[in-house]
Amino acid sequence: MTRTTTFIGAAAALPNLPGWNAVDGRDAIHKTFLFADFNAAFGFMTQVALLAEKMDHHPEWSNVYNRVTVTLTTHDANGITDLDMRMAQFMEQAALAHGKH
Ligand SMILES: C[C@H](O)[C@H](O)[C@H]1CNC2=NC(N)=NC(=O)C2=N1
Repeated sequence: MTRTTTFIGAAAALPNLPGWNAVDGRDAIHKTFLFADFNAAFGFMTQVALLAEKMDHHPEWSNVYNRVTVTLTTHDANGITDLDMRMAQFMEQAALAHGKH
């Protein structure tokens, strides 16, 4: 699929994303979100999943009870693009709405 994205790169993106870190060995960003319990964590994931489908842009993530670990990158671009920035910012809002710790 062809789509218009703007390459940003992790180094340029991270100053605008508090709590996110660079990933070793690839142009990607990472964050661990902690919630009160599984319900809150899965509610967060559900909200993000709906956006991911709408954007056709999907996080690499995993969940253990109240913890959701996320890596974002744009596979088609081999690095961080505007799609990852939008996804990360949405995740921040969604995490607040689901009472992240
Ligand atoms: C065919 C499909 O549109 C692509 O594979 C999409 C799906 N979701 C995606 N998600 C992410 N994170 N990066 C991509 O390059 C990507 N590409």
